Amino acid sequence: MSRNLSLVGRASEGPAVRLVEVDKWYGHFQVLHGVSLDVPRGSRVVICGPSGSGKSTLIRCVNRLEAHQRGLISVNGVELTEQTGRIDRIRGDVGMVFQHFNLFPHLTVLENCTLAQRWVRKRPRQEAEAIAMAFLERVKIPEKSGSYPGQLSGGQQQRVAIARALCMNPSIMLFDEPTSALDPEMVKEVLDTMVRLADDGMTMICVTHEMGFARQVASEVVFMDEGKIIERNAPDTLFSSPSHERTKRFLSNLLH
Ligand SMILES: Nc1ncnc2c1ncn2[C@@H]1O[C@H](COP(=O)(O)OP(=O)(O)OP(=O)(O)O)[C@@H](O)[C@H]1O
Repeated sequence: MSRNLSLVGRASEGPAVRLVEVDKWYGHFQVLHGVSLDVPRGSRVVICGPSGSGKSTLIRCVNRLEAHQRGLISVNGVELTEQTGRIDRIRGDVGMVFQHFNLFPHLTVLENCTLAQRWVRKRPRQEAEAIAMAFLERVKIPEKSGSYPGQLSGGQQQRVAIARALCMNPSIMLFDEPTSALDPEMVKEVLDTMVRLADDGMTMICVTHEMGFARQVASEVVFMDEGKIIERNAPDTLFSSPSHERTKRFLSNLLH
């Protein structure tokens, strides 16, 4: 595999992502309460929990789409602060895939996958296109490189969004409910792509309620409620014997 296509996290000391006692407010509303979490390099952490429990906010804080107000967040050993230079560096290290794909509708699939490479990574067009095609092949959709997002199914658009993120060579991938906007028949193709990424050793934090996926790839499942991490464990342990009553109720609705 060439250097540009490497998916394995870069070497540095400590966990890929660390949160220590993180608090976040939206105005007067406290959305995260003392959240602490270590995500080791190469691990796959699945975050689940009821609507409004702060799952999206937590991962949006990791790539600084949202700012936290108290506590510490570090990515690859670099603390997230107000200093823009550091934040740019972190954005480059962290890829994000959203529920609603967020592709540019007026650009082709190939252009969607080369835009940030050219403007942020300053790669020449030919190199950016070669990298984009390699990742479109990896997500099994190279034949759509000339299509516009509106001509693709939801599952295909989400696979393009994953390829687009990978083109930036992130060492960590964040997924925010990547399958929840998809028709059921398209969920599998996206989950299969994510399973392959996990098999390649990518560090992943996934907000999802796809418990089959969690069981298959997660190193740890984290259960959140009301802005707190209520409990966390290996998927089989958490699913078979949740220790908290709220986790029990949530999982029994989800798994049955
Ligand atoms: N930009 C914002 N301004 C104010 N409040 C917000 C904002 N974003 C989220 N919230 C509130 O913060 C809380 C947590 O939202 P968040 O989206 O992180 O939860 P979630 O667990 O991801 O929910 P869901 O599963 O429904 O996506 C909710 O009460 C939400 O209404």
